[in-house]
Amino acid sequence: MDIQPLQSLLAEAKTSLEAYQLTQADTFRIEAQEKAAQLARALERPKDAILKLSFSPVILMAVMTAHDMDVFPVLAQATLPVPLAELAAAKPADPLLVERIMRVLVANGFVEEPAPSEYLPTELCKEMTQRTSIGVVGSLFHEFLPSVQKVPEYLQSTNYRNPDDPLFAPLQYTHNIKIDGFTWLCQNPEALTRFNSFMEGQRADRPHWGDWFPVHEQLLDHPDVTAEAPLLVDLGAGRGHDLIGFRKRFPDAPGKLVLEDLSSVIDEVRGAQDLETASIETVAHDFFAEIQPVQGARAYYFKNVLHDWSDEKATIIFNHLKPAMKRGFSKVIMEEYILPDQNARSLPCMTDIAVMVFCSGLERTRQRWSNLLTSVGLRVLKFWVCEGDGLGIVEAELAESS
Ligand SMILES: C[S@@+](CC[C@H](N)C(=O)[O-])C[C@H]1O[C@@H](n2cnc3c(N)ncnc32)[C@H](O)[C@@H]1O
Repeated sequence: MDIQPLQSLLAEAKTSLEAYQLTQADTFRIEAQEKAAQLARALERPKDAILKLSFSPVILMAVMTAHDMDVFPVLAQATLPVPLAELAAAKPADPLLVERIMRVLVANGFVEEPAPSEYLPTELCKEMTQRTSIGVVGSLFHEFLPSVQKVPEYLQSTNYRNPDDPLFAPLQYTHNIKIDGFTWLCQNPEALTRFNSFMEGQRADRPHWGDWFPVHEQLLDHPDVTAEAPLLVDLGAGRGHDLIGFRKRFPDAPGKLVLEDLSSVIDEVRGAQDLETASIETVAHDFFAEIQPVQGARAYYFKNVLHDWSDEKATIIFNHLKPAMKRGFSKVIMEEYILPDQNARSLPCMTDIAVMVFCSGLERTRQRWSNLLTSVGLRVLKFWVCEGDGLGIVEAELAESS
């Protein structure tokens, strides 16, 4: 193994780390992490890398099982090492089985083992006691993984056509169903709860758009923004976490905040979230079936929604939205990944495949966003990019001639 390139990667990681220490800018933390990952990859023998990759579903299974056996809440409290017998008693479960699962967790940084069969929590272990992270693991494991496994077979059956039909994505192929993924979730209350927690949690530690998008300049500072008028309508809002975050950051912003989603999601949200305190109204709205009921809002906000749908389906969503928009005033704000033309990072790429599996959706580059919006009579005002590795914002309005 040639050590010199490894030394260079190490030096680059160190430089990024020092820059992060100085500036606290997330970009440098990510850079340091990527260099460290490249270094770890370069140190690994290719055969071992392939072997570990092929075994990696086992890690997710072990985390899921440990959650089911209540290992994480018991351990997360501990300040002294917890013996195996105590962990096994939580369920109770067979101590030998728990020991085997714990080995996988220790080897993957979820737990420390300071003495044989005694365990201490790490940050990952504590994270696995959070409702939202439990939702991420649970939803991906139960609702996505079975269909991910079927993708090669599904694609073979379609002669490798890019999936664009939400009624025939790998999910439908796997479960032999004829309904779209969201309707399927609505018929499975446990899956819906897991999915909504997944949505709430998947980017919970990333900046809220209100922290980096110039909300005052782009939205609030306009004479037609008034207390009586709708300010922000969140379409496909899920649990409403983005609206609640908006209200926290702009408590005096005039105008109504409206949460829209399918009616069964609205019912689930009412049980899970305190929307009244944040003065958020709820409206059941199916954006494929009806014209947007809230007229003339300053902004119609979509987060992680349009990536669920092909251009053909997104066109229907926009055609149902446009009649409600006030020309020269209403904006469409889409918080989504804006894929770079080259060297996209791992998380956006995996999300791209996850939406393909679930609903034949796709993440889009700037060019694809522009093509889509132009084709439906909208005009891109600006692509906004957040510092770090999170979502961007596509800001658009009605085009002159539409
Ligand atoms: C990927 S989730 C995004 C949720 C939320 N915006 C977020 O980022 O956390 C997509 C949302 O679109 C909603 N949705 C799906 N089909 C819909 C439809 N036909 N009309 C309205 N909402 C729909 C789903 O119920 C779900 O809450």
